[in-house]
Amino acid sequence: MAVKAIGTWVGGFYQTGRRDVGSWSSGAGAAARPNWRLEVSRAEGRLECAGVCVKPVEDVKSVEDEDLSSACPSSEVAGGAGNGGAEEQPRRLNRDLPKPLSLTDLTVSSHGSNVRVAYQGSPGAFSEAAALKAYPQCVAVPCEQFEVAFKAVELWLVDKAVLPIENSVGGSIHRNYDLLLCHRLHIVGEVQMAVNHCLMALPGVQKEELKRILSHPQALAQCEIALGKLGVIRETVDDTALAAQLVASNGLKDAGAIASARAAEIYGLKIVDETIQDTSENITRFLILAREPIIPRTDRPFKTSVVFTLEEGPGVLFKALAVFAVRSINLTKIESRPQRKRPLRVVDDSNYGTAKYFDYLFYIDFEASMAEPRAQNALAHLQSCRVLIIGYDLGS
Ligand SMILES: O=C(O)C(=O)C[C@]1(C(=O)O)C=C[C@@H](O)C=C1
Repeated sequence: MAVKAIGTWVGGFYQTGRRDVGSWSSGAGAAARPNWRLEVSRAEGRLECAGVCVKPVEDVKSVEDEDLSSACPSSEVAGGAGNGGAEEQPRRLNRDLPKPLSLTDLTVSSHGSNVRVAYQGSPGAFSEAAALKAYPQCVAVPCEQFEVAFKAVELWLVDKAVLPIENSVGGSIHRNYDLLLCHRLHIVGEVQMAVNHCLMALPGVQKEELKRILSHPQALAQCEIALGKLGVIRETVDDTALAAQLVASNGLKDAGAIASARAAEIYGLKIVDETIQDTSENITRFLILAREPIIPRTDRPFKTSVVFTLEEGPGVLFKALAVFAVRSINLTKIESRPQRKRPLRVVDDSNYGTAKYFDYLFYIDFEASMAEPRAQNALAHLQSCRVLIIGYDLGS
């Protein structure tokens, strides 16, 4: 096969096998939400990641407030019971001592209690709902940008990240495709979620009074028809919940926000229209990312993700995809992105001299586990087409 490939990256992840679609609910995990978010700052071109705590200072008890005498009874300081003929007092040695860890403390339950999950956006964002759908008892940790969520996992600040990768109306979230290659995280699962957009405004403001609408670019793209009818100015912000927060905290009477019903509740806005997305079935697929890969199995449905490049030439992509087709492996997604490090390829063209072509990375999701010989053979076949494997993720 006249195929020359430059790189392949493989990720395997468990698939539920059913159409796993849910919508926002303020589940048990909502109570565990922290009142802080991860922020990123760019200092001298470096990306810094830090947990910023905004817990009220009144919660911090000063040492002077403590009753030190009760914390350290004089009888114990002076030698304890039986000292100096005083009447024996029951000793309270266990008081205030740290409780030893038990096996239960070490167990992270299957529904995700104790798990800290990063998502991009503010509390009330759809991504927070996706994190809670993936791990209902988790502590969902808001991050300002996708990069911060990636870094937070890498730096052990959180255990997992749940990030959007594509939407049934708006298409792929290219940034996350690119970031997957810049970070050493593994795809360990996915969650799909129905996204119902609400139009909200300050209480007392009517829909007709709105001159501009704030939201995440994906949300604006998913509500194109409704926005066209309203004839408003669109303003993009980092996430849908932030849009609601900005309208509320700045008292913007001429502005509305597109966000979740949960965001309206959190930020005290009134919903002026519901389900305003272009199609009622508006589904976003989120990837679950972790530091460790999952171990591929054959007893339940698995998906595997690969990324590779191909040499210029007729039919090269056709031949690469044939390695899956001949083994009846179903492809669920194909995405191409320009190669950032090598965006152009120069080739000889006898008629017109030197020609320049854009150079692409191809991302493919297929329905098979790397524990299955047909998947191993398909990738071996892809390599024989001079596709080079640069990463290999065999899930947990
Ligand atoms: O802004 C939010 O609420 C998000 O969670 C982000 C996001 C996205 O990036 O696609 C998630 C789901 C919806 O598709 C719209 C926006």
